[in-house]
Amino acid sequence: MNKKKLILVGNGMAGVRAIEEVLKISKDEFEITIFGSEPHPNYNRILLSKVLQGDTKLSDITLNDWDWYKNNNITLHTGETVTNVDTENKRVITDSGRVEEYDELILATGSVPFMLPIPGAEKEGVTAFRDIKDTDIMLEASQKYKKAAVIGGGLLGLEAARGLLNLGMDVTVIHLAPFLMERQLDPTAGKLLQQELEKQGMKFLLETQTEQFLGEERVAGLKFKDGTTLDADLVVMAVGIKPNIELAKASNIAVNRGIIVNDYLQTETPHIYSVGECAEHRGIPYGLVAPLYEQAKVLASHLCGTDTKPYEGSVLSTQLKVSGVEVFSAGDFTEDSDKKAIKVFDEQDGVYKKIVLRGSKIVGAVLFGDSKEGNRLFSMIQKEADISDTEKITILQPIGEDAGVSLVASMGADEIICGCNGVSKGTIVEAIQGGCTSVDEIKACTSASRSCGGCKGLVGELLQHTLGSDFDASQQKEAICSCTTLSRDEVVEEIKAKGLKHTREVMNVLGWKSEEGCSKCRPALNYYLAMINPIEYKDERDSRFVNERMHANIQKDGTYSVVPRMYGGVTNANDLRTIADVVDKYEIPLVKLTGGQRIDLIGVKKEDLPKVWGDLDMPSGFAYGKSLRTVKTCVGEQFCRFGTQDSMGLGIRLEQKFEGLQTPHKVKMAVSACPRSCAESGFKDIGFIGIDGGWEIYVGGNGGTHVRGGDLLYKVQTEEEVMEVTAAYLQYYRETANYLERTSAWIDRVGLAHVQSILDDKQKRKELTARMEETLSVYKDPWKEIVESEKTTKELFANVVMS
Ligand SMILES: Cc1cc2nc3c(=O)[nH]c(=O)nc-3n(C[C@H](O)[C@H](O)[C@H](O)COP(=O)(O)OP(=O)(O)OC[C@H]3O[C@@H](n4cnc5c(N)ncnc54)[C@H](O)[C@@H]3O)c2cc1C
Ligand SMILES: NC(=O)c1ccc[n+]([C@@H]2O[C@H](COP(=O)([O-])OP(=O)(O)OC[C@H]3O[C@@H](n4cnc5c(N)ncnc54)[C@H](O)[C@@H]3O)[C@@H](O)[C@H]2O)c1
Ligand code: SF4
Ligand code: FES
Repeated sequence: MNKKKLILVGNGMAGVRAIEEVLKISKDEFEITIFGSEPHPNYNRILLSKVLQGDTKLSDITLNDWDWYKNNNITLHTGETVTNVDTENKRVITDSGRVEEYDELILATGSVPFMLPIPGAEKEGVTAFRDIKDTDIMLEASQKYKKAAVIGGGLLGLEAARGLLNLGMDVTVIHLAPFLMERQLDPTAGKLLQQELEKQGMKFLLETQTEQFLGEERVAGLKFKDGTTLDADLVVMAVGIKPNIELAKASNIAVNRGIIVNDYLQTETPHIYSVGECAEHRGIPYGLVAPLYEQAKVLASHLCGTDTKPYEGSVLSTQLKVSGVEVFSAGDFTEDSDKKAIKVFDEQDGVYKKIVLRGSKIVGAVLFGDSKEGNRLFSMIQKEADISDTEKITILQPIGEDAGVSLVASMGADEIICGCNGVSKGTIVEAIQGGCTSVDEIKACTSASRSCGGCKGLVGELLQHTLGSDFDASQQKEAICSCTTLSRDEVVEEIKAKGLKHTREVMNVLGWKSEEGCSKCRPALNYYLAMINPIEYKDERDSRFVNERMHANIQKDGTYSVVPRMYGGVTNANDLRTIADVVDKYEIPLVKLTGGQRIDLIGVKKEDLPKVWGDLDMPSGFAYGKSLRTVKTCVGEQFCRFGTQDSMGLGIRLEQKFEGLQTPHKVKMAVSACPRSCAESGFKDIGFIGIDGGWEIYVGGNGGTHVRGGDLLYKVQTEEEVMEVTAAYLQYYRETANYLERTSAWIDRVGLAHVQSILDDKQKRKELTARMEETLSVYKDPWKEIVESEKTTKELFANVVMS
């Protein structure tokens, strides 16, 4: 039988999902051809925000790689735009002149960003935020420029602004409405959101209309309607999107705001369908993936002739992807004479919750500061659940926590866990009972967590809850990079089992897809190999990131910064004199105190590095490394009247013991001699607080982008116990964390109780400390090693003459 020819125009999230759904029903019914204007295989557009915010790499957001198309016999034409559909002869024509016939055609051309039609919008440095190209423009601009303006305080604008802040830019959001995200929030939630984002460093100009882009070739600023101006060397326009109907219009396919479709996604032209943001269903073009994926499913069933319910429209829910901010909104949350709201507002903790009822039916909700109940409320809204008077009172209380059970445990089987993909708790439980044992396997099996990733935590909890004692946190599988399908744990196990000794050997033996590996796996393998074989493994310098290769942090202008070790933040006149002499001799332009209580010499020329290290004759402070950075201390009992312990003494001892230790990511410690915690022990990877008769040990704290207070691991009595617990804890982190996973993320993933159960086991603790001792026994100061080795100096610093 001849296969029917199915053409998809638009290689994006909705169109390719429709093809995936078709393939699930029938692998052989169609000969499939896909055209995409972008030069990439289908990628997760949603995660561009996470790429900009530094949480994900561009290389990690591919949804369907080139092999997927090949393996499914799909002909893919990337970088090729369909310019016309000849509906009479049933063929499409592309910008390269290609002509292809179809039996069935899907238009999934997505949206185009709305660009304000005001003078100067074409200037260099003005960009939308829609695709990889736009993301690259922003990433590049942040390297050279400082001031960014984002026009539009909606979901996209705020996620862009957070990303640009993370990239070190000074960011102002210009917004037309009197409060942020006015399409998703009410004024109270909008204002709370603004306050939170202001705390994070974002600036806002509300009720402000942009009238002109200033500057010559490149944008230099904005002029507003009230005559005021703002300097900006990068402007991101995020003022909404419009369905991309250009092709449909040019081909006489009926359009309104979007391409008009019925409940089976059929356009008004026979054999032509439309799905995704370009489609207008019952007057609505949707702009979030959940409804688009529902459409894709119905379309696929219809195309394959299987029974399907019609697509009848969707209720929407949204969540902002900005770390440290919990915002949720769903359904119709506006208040009018027809609807009534119940609100809870805890001003002290910044938590605001509102549900909106029509009669006794729940139709909308807004949550700020605590969105854990979002899924439950969304399910109720979708069902227009009827709630009684008693339920009204408790509806905004977290049911799970009050009853002492986890939230997932309290959810019903039909409640949705993954909003983007419409996956219920029941479906995930079935997948787990069918053999899935990790979040990644559940993703592959049910699509839950495959889009925005916001439900990953809940999926993990459900996994833990369903598997009970069979759950193994360390077994959560995620491939370490796109060069392999193996997870970190599998790679580590294989290295141990096969006795692999070099990164190339690992790649070769474990069947890496790319011979050279990539910038993600090479440093990771180098770390895992050293962690497993601390004595024999010879560090592969070329596999390291530039700062670690050079043992100094590269600066914007190509010079380096040098931070000598200063144990416990304590120094003396001799060391300060030496530093001063080095600064003079090498004309180092800036000397700066760091937050970790040390001295940073900034602006050292590359060729001066070994000479500066030699003259300083101080150990490396590893300010560049994935290793122990600093141990910050307060003055403690020797000088402070509140001190109950010797914080400086313990800090120095810890730093001397663990200096140079290679860890999956940087590790910072702090020691305070009383609960006032002047050294900020609560926000360090490991923090120690002196109490009467001992020490409290806090772990998993972080004061960076993802602020997290430390969890109390143990209270101990002696310094010896502090040293032992620290060694065992750090070694367990070294052995089980993913490379580049901070302790804060690791502890969230594996759980504090799990780590405590390992350290409580005397035998395991002993083994961990023994492996730590072995690792520490081979440490050599890298600066000294380089200075003493003419060969390494030559390799790293060609043309340097040591004198
Ligand atoms: C930064 C960002 C963050 C987002 N975050 C979220 C989120 O958290 N949650 C959420 O639900 N949604 C989010 N969205 C929206 C979500 O990404 C979109 O709803 C989704 O990608 C739409 O899918 P689509 O297939 O309709 O369109 P697209 O993904 O845009 O795909 C359309 C594709 O068709 C191509 N194309 C267009 N015309 C032609 C032609 N004539 N010939 C060939 N190819 C053509 C385009 O180049 C494009 O690649 C976000 C969007 C962005 C930009
Ligand atoms: N987390 C998420 O779910 C997420 C994240 C990013 C993007 N998206 C989706 O991507 C699409 C685009 O997002 P968006 O935020 O651009 O669209 P949007 O329409 O939701 O918001 C645009 C915002 O820009 C403001 N605005 C309009 N004109 C303006 C002007 N001249 N000056 C200043 N402000 C102006 C509007 O008041 C509005 O709040 C939407 O469909 C959105 O749902 C979703
Ligand atoms: S933490 Fe306590 S002991 Fe240390 S300096 Fe502060 S007040 Fe003094
Ligand atoms: S909620 Fe977005 S991927 Fe699950």
